[in-house]
Amino acid sequence: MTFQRIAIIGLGLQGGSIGLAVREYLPDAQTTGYDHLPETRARAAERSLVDQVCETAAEAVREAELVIFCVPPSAMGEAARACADAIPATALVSDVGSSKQAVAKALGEALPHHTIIPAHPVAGTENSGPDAGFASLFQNRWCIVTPPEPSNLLLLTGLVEFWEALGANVEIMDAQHHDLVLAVTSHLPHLIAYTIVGTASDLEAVTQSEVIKYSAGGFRDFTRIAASDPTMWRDVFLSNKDAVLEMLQRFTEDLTALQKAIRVGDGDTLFEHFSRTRAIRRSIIAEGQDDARPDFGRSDHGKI
Ligand SMILES: NC(=O)c1ccc[n+]([C@@H]2O[C@H](COP(=O)([O-])OP(=O)(O)OC[C@H]3O[C@@H](n4cnc5c(N)ncnc54)[C@H](O)[C@@H]3O)[C@@H](O)[C@H]2O)c1
Ligand SMILES: O=C(O)C(=O)C[C@]1(C(=O)O)C=C[C@@H](O)C=C1
Repeated sequence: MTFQRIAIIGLGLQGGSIGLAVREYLPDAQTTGYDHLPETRARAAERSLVDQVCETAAEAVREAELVIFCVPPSAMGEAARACADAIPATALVSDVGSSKQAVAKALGEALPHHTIIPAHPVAGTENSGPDAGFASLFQNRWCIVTPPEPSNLLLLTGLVEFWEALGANVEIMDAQHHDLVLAVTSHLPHLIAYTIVGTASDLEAVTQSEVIKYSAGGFRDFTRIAASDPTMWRDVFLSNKDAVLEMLQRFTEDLTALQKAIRVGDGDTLFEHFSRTRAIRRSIIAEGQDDARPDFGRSDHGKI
């Protein structure tokens, strides 16, 4: 099935990008949108992120066939409760949250009588808010859909086709597995970036101005990631706590092994490790999975 009326709750980077992408790639569909911040609603209207910016969430969802919650993980339950009575019984409810088990639970509790199929576009930038969105964000990026068992096949197919129309490659995955995989590929890298940028600026022997001045190299890539939205990332770590702590434990053990290799002058271990990681990077590029994002909406090309 093709969704013709799509409601987007939360008009920041994700919600705005979905609205713009629908206009570009699904021009026959109608979009409505709501954000709890009046200034964001005003900016969303100026940028025409959706066809109609509504004054209440209930108004936005009233005629929707697909409702997508694009708010921070901790706000999912509250945002869903605010419009629960207005969402048509036949509508499919989805979201774009970066962690899946906790968000699915929150949405399920808020909307016990609706069909919910969570999703996570693995596509983003360090920018947030109504000015951050752009239509090509999802082009050639993964979107992981985590349907509960059992799921309505017609609605699941509709959601997969929706994300494919926006340019994403869709993968179906169990929510628990999603949270484990993303803990290591997305959440841990952000924690490392937040840590290293904080550590560098805390060092008494290195001044703040030196950190800025000499951040043209590898450190600059970390500063891009460490500029990501504090609310969202606080929520990601708290909502995917178990998987992140497990991956952090593994990371700490591996870091300690490299620390020891440096201390004892074990060059072979260092060389082997760096060769292995270089091959991983090169295989990502060879598979065409590198970044398809345009300059627009980004402060630089740094990636880790
Ligand atoms: N930023 C990324 O790289 C990225 C990538 C994939 C998925 N996500 C997920 O997408 C979701 C949104 O992230 P984003 O980057 O678009 O954040 P954002 O800050 O750009 O946008 C979130 C918007 O939600 C609004 N909002 C908050 N609470 C609300 C409520 N109760 N009702 C209505 N609106 C509310 C905020 O005002 C804001 O405009 C998060 O769950 C995040 O985990 C983010
Ligand atoms: O490239 C970035 O700026 C991102 O952080 C995007 C990124 C990621 O880690 O890959 C961040 C969070 C998501 O939920 C999905 C994508």
